Amino acid sequence: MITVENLSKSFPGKTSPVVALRDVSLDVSPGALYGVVGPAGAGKSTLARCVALKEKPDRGVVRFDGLNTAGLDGKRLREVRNQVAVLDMALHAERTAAGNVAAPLEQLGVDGPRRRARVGQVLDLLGLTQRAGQLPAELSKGQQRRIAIGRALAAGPTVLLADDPTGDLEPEESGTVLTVLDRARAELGVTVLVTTKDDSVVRRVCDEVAVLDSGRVVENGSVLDLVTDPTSRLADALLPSIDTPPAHAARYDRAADVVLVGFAAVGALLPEASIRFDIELATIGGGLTRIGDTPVARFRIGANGSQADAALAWIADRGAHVTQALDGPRRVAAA
Ligand SMILES: Nc1ncnc2c1ncn2[C@@H]1O[C@H](COP(=O)(O)OP(=O)(O)OP(=O)(O)O)[C@@H](O)[C@H]1O
Repeated sequence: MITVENLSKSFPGKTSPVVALRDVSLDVSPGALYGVVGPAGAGKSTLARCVALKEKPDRGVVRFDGLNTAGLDGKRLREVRNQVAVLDMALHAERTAAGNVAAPLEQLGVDGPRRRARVGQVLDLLGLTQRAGQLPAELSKGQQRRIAIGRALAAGPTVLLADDPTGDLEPEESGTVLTVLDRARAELGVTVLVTTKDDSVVRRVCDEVAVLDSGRVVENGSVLDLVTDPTSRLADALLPSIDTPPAHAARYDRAADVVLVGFAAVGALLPEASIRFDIELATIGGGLTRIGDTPVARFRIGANGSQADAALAWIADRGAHVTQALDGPRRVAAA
Protein backbone atom coordinates (compact mmCIF):
# COMPACT_ATOMS: atom_id res chain seq x y z
CA MET A 1 0.00 0.00 0.00
CA ILE A 2 1.30 3.46 -0.92
CA THR A 3 -0.03 6.19 1.33
CA VAL A 4 0.43 9.84 0.54
CA GLU A 5 -0.43 12.09 3.47
CA ASN A 6 -0.91 15.86 3.22
CA LEU A 7 1.81 16.39 0.62
CA SER A 8 2.62 20.00 -0.27
CA LYS A 9 5.32 21.21 -2.61
CA SER A 10 6.22 24.63 -4.02
CA PHE A 11 8.93 25.75 -6.41
CA PRO A 12 10.53 29.16 -6.53
CA GLY A 13 8.80 31.33 -9.15
CA LYS A 14 9.76 34.64 -10.77
CA THR A 15 7.63 36.76 -8.47
CA SER A 16 6.02 34.31 -6.03
CA PRO A 17 6.38 30.56 -5.32
CA VAL A 18 4.67 28.15 -7.75
CA VAL A 19 2.52 25.80 -5.71
CA ALA A 20 2.62 22.36 -7.38
CA LEU A 21 0.92 20.25 -4.67
CA ARG A 22 -1.51 21.44 -2.00
CA ASP A 23 -2.20 19.06 0.86
CA VAL A 24 -2.49 15.98 -1.35
CA SER A 25 -3.56 12.74 0.34
CA LEU A 26 -4.34 9.40 -1.30
CA ASP A 27 -4.12 5.65 -0.75
CA VAL A 28 -3.03 3.30 -3.51
CA SER A 29 -4.19 -0.25 -2.80
CA PRO A 30 -1.67 -3.07 -3.35
CA GLY A 31 -2.02 -4.49 -6.87
CA ALA A 32 -4.11 -1.54 -8.09
CA LEU A 33 -3.73 0.29 -11.35
CA TYR A 34 -4.04 3.79 -9.95
CA GLY A 35 -4.52 6.78 -12.22
CA VAL A 36 -3.60 10.36 -11.38
CA VAL A 37 -5.44 12.45 -13.93
CA GLY A 38 -5.54 16.19 -14.49
CA PRO A 39 -4.72 18.99 -16.90
CA ALA A 40 -1.24 20.31 -17.70
CA GLY A 41 0.37 21.87 -14.64
CA ALA A 42 -1.99 20.13 -12.20
CA GLY A 43 0.94 18.65 -10.26
CA LYS A 44 0.90 15.06 -11.57
CA SER A 45 4.62 14.79 -12.34
CA THR A 46 5.56 16.47 -9.06
CA LEU A 47 3.39 13.96 -7.20
CA ALA A 48 4.95 11.06 -9.17
CA ARG A 49 8.46 12.34 -8.37
CA CYS A 50 7.62 12.64 -4.66
CA VAL A 51 6.23 9.08 -4.62
CA ALA A 52 9.37 7.91 -6.48
CA LEU A 53 11.38 9.58 -3.68
CA LYS A 54 13.15 11.73 -6.27
CA GLU A 55 11.67 14.93 -4.90
CA LYS A 56 11.33 15.94 -1.25
CA PRO A 57 7.96 17.47 -0.38
CA ASP A 58 7.87 20.67 1.68
CA ARG A 59 5.33 19.01 3.96
CA GLY A 60 3.67 15.63 4.22
CA VAL A 61 4.68 12.00 4.09
CA VAL A 62 4.91 9.15 1.57
CA ARG A 63 4.59 5.69 3.14
CA PHE A 64 5.24 2.30 1.59
CA ASP A 65 3.39 -0.39 3.56
CA GLY A 66 3.19 2.00 6.48
CA LEU A 67 6.90 2.82 6.42
CA ASN A 68 7.55 6.57 6.54
CA THR A 69 10.08 7.17 3.75
CA ALA A 70 11.07 10.62 5.07
CA GLY A 71 13.32 9.22 7.76
CA LEU A 72 15.07 6.64 5.58
CA ASP A 73 18.66 6.84 4.46
CA GLY A 74 21.48 4.61 3.26
CA LYS A 75 20.65 0.91 2.92
CA ARG A 76 16.97 1.18 3.90
CA LEU A 77 16.36 3.95 1.37
CA ARG A 78 18.06 1.89 -1.38
CA GLU A 79 15.93 -1.13 -0.47
CA VAL A 80 12.72 0.87 -0.81
CA ARG A 81 13.91 2.52 -4.05
CA ASN A 82 14.70 -0.94 -5.48
CA GLN A 83 11.07 -1.93 -4.97
CA VAL A 84 9.84 1.10 -6.88
CA ALA A 85 10.55 1.21 -10.61
CA VAL A 86 10.19 4.51 -12.42
CA LEU A 87 9.41 4.41 -16.12
CA ASP A 88 12.23 6.07 -18.05
CA MET A 89 11.28 6.46 -21.70
CA ALA A 90 14.85 6.99 -22.98
CA LEU A 91 16.18 3.71 -24.38
CA HIS A 92 19.81 2.82 -25.09
CA ALA A 93 19.83 3.49 -28.84
CA GLU A 94 22.70 1.09 -29.54
CA ARG A 95 21.18 -1.85 -27.66
CA THR A 96 18.52 -4.21 -28.97
CA ALA A 97 15.05 -4.47 -27.44
CA ALA A 98 16.23 -7.51 -25.43
CA GLY A 99 19.44 -5.68 -24.47
CA ASN A 100 17.46 -2.76 -23.09
CA VAL A 101 15.25 -5.06 -21.00
CA ALA A 102 18.37 -6.92 -19.78
CA ALA A 103 20.26 -3.76 -18.71
CA PRO A 104 18.99 -3.54 -15.10
CA LEU A 105 19.55 -7.29 -14.63
CA GLU A 106 23.16 -6.89 -15.79
CA GLN A 107 23.61 -4.07 -13.27
CA LEU A 108 22.33 -6.36 -10.53
CA GLY A 109 24.77 -9.09 -11.61
CA VAL A 110 22.06 -11.61 -12.55
CA ASP A 111 23.80 -14.54 -14.31
CA GLY A 112 23.36 -15.26 -18.06
CA PRO A 113 20.80 -18.11 -17.97
CA ARG A 114 18.57 -16.43 -15.40
CA ARG A 115 18.87 -13.14 -17.25
CA ARG A 116 17.87 -14.68 -20.57
CA ALA A 117 14.91 -16.45 -18.97
CA ARG A 118 13.67 -13.24 -17.36
CA VAL A 119 14.14 -11.16 -20.51
CA GLY A 120 12.17 -13.82 -22.47
CA GLN A 121 9.37 -13.69 -19.88
CA VAL A 122 9.23 -9.88 -19.97
CA LEU A 123 9.29 -9.67 -23.79
CA ASP A 124 6.40 -12.13 -23.83
CA LEU A 125 4.45 -9.92 -21.42
CA LEU A 126 5.16 -6.96 -23.70
CA GLY A 127 4.00 -8.89 -26.77
CA LEU A 128 7.39 -8.15 -28.36
CA THR A 129 9.12 -11.54 -28.45
CA GLN A 130 9.45 -11.25 -32.23
CA ARG A 131 11.23 -7.89 -31.87
CA ALA A 132 13.91 -9.02 -29.39
CA GLY A 133 16.82 -8.41 -31.77
CA GLN A 134 15.70 -5.04 -33.14
CA LEU A 135 17.15 -1.67 -32.25
CA PRO A 136 14.89 1.06 -30.82
CA ALA A 137 15.11 3.02 -34.10
CA GLU A 138 13.55 0.02 -35.89
CA LEU A 139 10.57 0.00 -33.53
CA SER A 140 7.44 2.16 -33.47
CA LYS A 141 7.04 4.75 -30.71
CA GLY A 142 4.55 2.54 -28.89
CA GLN A 143 6.85 -0.49 -29.12
CA GLN A 144 9.71 1.61 -27.74
CA ARG A 145 7.45 2.67 -24.88
CA ARG A 146 6.63 -0.98 -24.18
CA ILE A 147 10.34 -1.86 -24.11
CA ALA A 148 10.91 0.95 -21.60
CA ILE A 149 8.15 -0.52 -19.44
CA GLY A 150 9.73 -3.97 -19.79
CA ARG A 151 13.06 -2.58 -18.65
CA ALA A 152 11.38 -1.01 -15.61
CA LEU A 153 9.73 -4.35 -14.77
CA ALA A 154 12.76 -6.58 -15.42
CA ALA A 155 14.14 -6.61 -11.89
CA GLY A 156 10.76 -7.48 -10.38
CA PRO A 157 9.69 -4.28 -8.59
CA THR A 158 6.54 -4.25 -6.49
CA VAL A 159 5.56 -0.76 -7.70
CA LEU A 160 5.79 0.82 -11.15
CA LEU A 161 5.44 4.60 -11.54
CA ALA A 162 4.63 5.63 -15.08
CA ASP A 163 4.46 9.39 -15.69
CA ASP A 164 2.33 9.97 -18.79
CA PRO A 165 3.09 6.59 -20.42
CA THR A 166 0.76 7.21 -23.37
CA GLY A 167 1.80 10.84 -23.96
CA ASP A 168 1.98 11.66 -27.70
CA LEU A 169 1.02 8.18 -28.86
CA GLU A 170 -1.69 7.41 -31.40
CA PRO A 171 -4.80 5.80 -29.82
CA GLU A 172 -3.94 2.33 -31.12
CA GLU A 173 -0.41 2.47 -29.72
CA SER A 174 -1.75 3.86 -26.44
CA GLY A 175 -3.95 0.77 -26.25
CA THR A 176 -0.99 -1.61 -26.53
CA VAL A 177 0.94 0.32 -23.84
CA LEU A 178 -2.07 0.24 -21.49
CA THR A 179 -2.49 -3.49 -22.11
CA VAL A 180 1.09 -4.02 -20.94
CA LEU A 181 0.48 -2.00 -17.76
CA ASP A 182 -2.70 -3.98 -17.15
CA ARG A 183 -0.84 -7.27 -17.64
CA ALA A 184 1.94 -6.12 -15.28
CA ARG A 185 -0.70 -5.60 -12.63
CA ALA A 186 -2.68 -8.75 -13.36
CA GLU A 187 0.14 -11.22 -14.08
CA LEU A 188 3.04 -9.88 -12.02
CA GLY A 189 1.00 -8.37 -9.17
CA VAL A 190 2.77 -5.03 -9.60
CA THR A 191 1.05 -1.94 -8.20
CA VAL A 192 1.00 0.57 -11.06
CA LEU A 193 0.62 4.33 -10.64
CA VAL A 194 -0.02 6.13 -13.90
CA THR A 195 -0.27 9.87 -14.46
CA THR A 196 -2.16 11.15 -17.49
CA LYS A 197 -4.06 14.06 -18.96
CA ASP A 198 -6.27 11.61 -20.82
CA ASP A 199 -9.53 10.56 -19.13
CA SER A 200 -9.78 7.58 -21.47
CA VAL A 201 -6.70 6.03 -19.80
CA VAL A 202 -8.73 5.96 -16.59
CA ARG A 203 -11.74 4.48 -18.39
CA ARG A 204 -9.69 1.77 -20.06
CA VAL A 205 -7.45 0.44 -17.28
CA CYS A 206 -7.58 2.19 -13.91
CA ASP A 207 -9.40 0.76 -10.94
CA GLU A 208 -8.61 3.68 -8.63
CA VAL A 209 -8.10 7.32 -9.46
CA ALA A 210 -7.24 10.74 -8.07
CA VAL A 211 -8.25 13.80 -10.07
CA LEU A 212 -5.75 16.64 -9.58
CA ASP A 213 -6.49 20.27 -10.35
CA SER A 214 -4.14 23.14 -9.47
CA GLY A 215 -2.22 20.88 -7.10
CA ARG A 216 -5.30 19.67 -5.20
CA VAL A 217 -7.08 16.32 -5.19
CA VAL A 218 -10.61 17.22 -6.26
CA GLU A 219 -11.95 13.63 -6.46
CA ASN A 220 -10.53 10.25 -5.61
CA GLY A 221 -11.51 6.66 -5.02
CA SER A 222 -12.56 3.58 -6.95
CA VAL A 223 -13.42 4.43 -10.57
CA LEU A 224 -16.61 2.32 -10.46
CA ASP A 225 -17.73 4.12 -7.29
CA LEU A 226 -17.05 7.53 -8.81
CA VAL A 227 -19.03 6.85 -11.98
CA THR A 228 -22.14 6.35 -9.91
CA ASP A 229 -21.63 9.65 -8.07
CA PRO A 230 -23.82 12.24 -9.80
CA THR A 231 -21.57 15.07 -8.57
CA SER A 232 -18.37 13.56 -10.04
CA ARG A 233 -16.75 15.54 -12.87
CA LEU A 234 -14.79 12.45 -13.84
CA ALA A 235 -18.03 10.46 -14.15
CA ASP A 236 -19.37 13.11 -16.45
CA ALA A 237 -16.26 12.82 -18.64
CA LEU A 238 -16.23 9.01 -18.69
CA LEU A 239 -19.92 8.24 -19.19
CA PRO A 240 -21.86 8.66 -22.43
CA SER A 241 -23.33 12.14 -22.70
CA ILE A 242 -27.05 12.78 -22.66
CA ASP A 243 -28.31 15.30 -25.16
CA THR A 244 -31.99 14.48 -25.29
CA PRO A 245 -34.10 17.50 -26.31
CA PRO A 246 -36.43 18.56 -23.43
CA ALA A 247 -39.45 18.15 -25.69
CA HIS A 248 -38.63 14.47 -25.99
CA ALA A 249 -38.62 13.97 -22.20
CA ALA A 250 -41.89 15.89 -21.96
CA ARG A 251 -43.70 13.05 -23.73
CA TYR A 252 -43.35 10.94 -20.60
CA ASP A 253 -44.96 11.01 -17.16
CA ARG A 254 -41.51 10.73 -15.63
CA ALA A 255 -38.00 11.21 -17.01
CA ALA A 256 -34.84 10.26 -15.15
CA ASP A 257 -31.16 9.60 -15.68
CA VAL A 258 -29.89 6.22 -14.57
CA VAL A 259 -26.38 4.85 -14.26
CA LEU A 260 -26.24 1.07 -14.44
CA VAL A 261 -23.04 -0.84 -13.59
CA GLY A 262 -22.31 -4.45 -14.55
CA PHE A 263 -23.71 -7.00 -17.00
CA ALA A 264 -26.76 -7.91 -14.94
CA ALA A 265 -27.88 -4.33 -14.29
CA VAL A 266 -27.23 -3.10 -17.83
CA GLY A 267 -28.96 -6.06 -19.44
CA ALA A 268 -31.94 -6.76 -17.24
CA LEU A 269 -32.94 -4.02 -14.83
CA LEU A 270 -34.95 -1.75 -17.14
CA PRO A 271 -36.91 -4.49 -18.96
CA GLU A 272 -37.67 -6.16 -15.63
CA ALA A 273 -38.95 -2.89 -14.12
CA SER A 274 -41.16 -2.35 -17.13
CA ILE A 275 -42.80 -5.77 -16.77
CA ARG A 276 -43.02 -5.78 -12.99
CA PHE A 277 -44.73 -2.34 -12.80
CA ASP A 278 -46.61 -2.59 -16.06
CA ILE A 279 -45.21 0.65 -17.42
CA GLU A 280 -43.87 1.82 -20.76
CA LEU A 281 -40.14 2.43 -20.29
CA ALA A 282 -38.10 3.96 -23.10
CA THR A 283 -34.43 4.84 -23.41
CA ILE A 284 -34.43 8.36 -24.78
CA GLY A 285 -30.75 9.31 -24.49
CA GLY A 286 -27.29 8.36 -23.29
CA GLY A 287 -25.58 5.10 -24.12
CA LEU A 288 -23.30 2.29 -23.09
CA THR A 289 -19.56 2.23 -22.40
CA ARG A 290 -17.02 0.06 -20.61
CA ILE A 291 -15.00 0.97 -17.55
CA GLY A 292 -12.19 -1.57 -17.76
CA ASP A 293 -14.06 -4.84 -18.35
CA THR A 294 -17.29 -3.65 -16.74
CA PRO A 295 -20.17 -2.47 -18.92
CA VAL A 296 -21.60 0.79 -17.62
CA ALA A 297 -24.61 2.60 -19.03
CA ARG A 298 -25.90 6.11 -18.52
CA PHE A 299 -29.36 6.43 -19.98
CA ARG A 300 -32.08 9.03 -19.87
CA ILE A 301 -35.25 7.07 -19.55
CA GLY A 302 -38.85 8.07 -19.99
CA ALA A 303 -41.60 6.23 -18.12
CA ASN A 304 -45.34 6.23 -18.77
CA GLY A 305 -47.81 4.58 -16.43
CA SER A 306 -49.38 5.03 -13.02
CA GLN A 307 -46.54 3.11 -11.33
CA ALA A 308 -43.69 5.07 -12.95
CA ASP A 309 -42.44 6.46 -9.60
CA ALA A 310 -42.55 3.05 -7.96
CA ALA A 311 -40.59 1.60 -10.89
CA LEU A 312 -37.87 4.27 -10.59
CA ALA A 313 -37.63 3.66 -6.84
CA TRP A 314 -37.37 -0.09 -7.47
CA ILE A 315 -34.57 0.48 -10.01
CA ALA A 316 -32.71 2.66 -7.49
CA ASP A 317 -33.16 0.02 -4.78
CA ARG A 318 -31.38 -2.47 -7.01
CA GLY A 319 -28.15 -0.43 -6.96
CA ALA A 320 -28.73 1.71 -10.02
CA HIS A 321 -28.18 5.42 -9.53
CA VAL A 322 -31.28 7.34 -10.50
CA THR A 323 -30.97 11.12 -10.70
CA GLN A 324 -32.73 14.14 -12.11
CA ALA A 325 -36.13 12.56 -11.81
CA LEU A 326 -38.10 15.40 -13.36
CA ASP A 327 -41.49 15.78 -11.76
CA GLY A 328 -44.29 15.47 -14.27
CA PRO A 329 -42.53 16.68 -17.44
CA ARG A 330 -45.86 16.55 -19.24
CA ARG A 331 -47.30 19.12 -16.85
CA VAL A 332 -44.17 21.26 -17.17
CA ALA A 333 -44.47 21.16 -20.93
CA ALA A 334 -48.14 22.12 -20.76
CA ALA A 335 -47.56 25.08 -18.42
N1 LIG B 1 11.32 22.10 -11.02
C1 LIG B 1 10.37 23.02 -11.10
N2 LIG B 1 10.64 24.33 -10.96
C2 LIG B 1 9.67 25.27 -11.01
N3 LIG B 1 8.36 24.97 -11.19
C3 LIG B 1 8.02 23.69 -11.36
C4 LIG B 1 9.01 22.64 -11.32
N4 LIG B 1 8.36 21.45 -11.50
C5 LIG B 1 7.05 21.74 -11.65
N5 LIG B 1 6.86 23.07 -11.56
C6 LIG B 1 5.56 23.77 -11.64
O1 LIG B 1 4.66 23.10 -10.77
C7 LIG B 1 3.36 22.98 -11.36
C8 LIG B 1 2.98 21.52 -11.50
O2 LIG B 1 3.85 20.95 -12.46
P1 LIG B 1 3.79 19.38 -12.85
O3 LIG B 1 4.86 19.17 -13.88
O4 LIG B 1 3.87 18.57 -11.61
O5 LIG B 1 2.34 19.28 -13.49
P2 LIG B 1 1.76 18.16 -14.45
O6 LIG B 1 0.36 17.94 -14.01
O7 LIG B 1 2.66 16.97 -14.44
O8 LIG B 1 1.79 18.85 -15.86
P3 LIG B 1 2.01 18.15 -17.32
O9 LIG B 1 0.83 17.30 -17.54
O10 LIG B 1 2.06 19.33 -18.22
O11 LIG B 1 3.31 17.41 -17.24
C9 LIG B 1 3.43 23.73 -12.69
O12 LIG B 1 3.01 25.05 -12.49
C10 LIG B 1 4.91 23.68 -13.02
O13 LIG B 1 5.29 24.78 -13.84
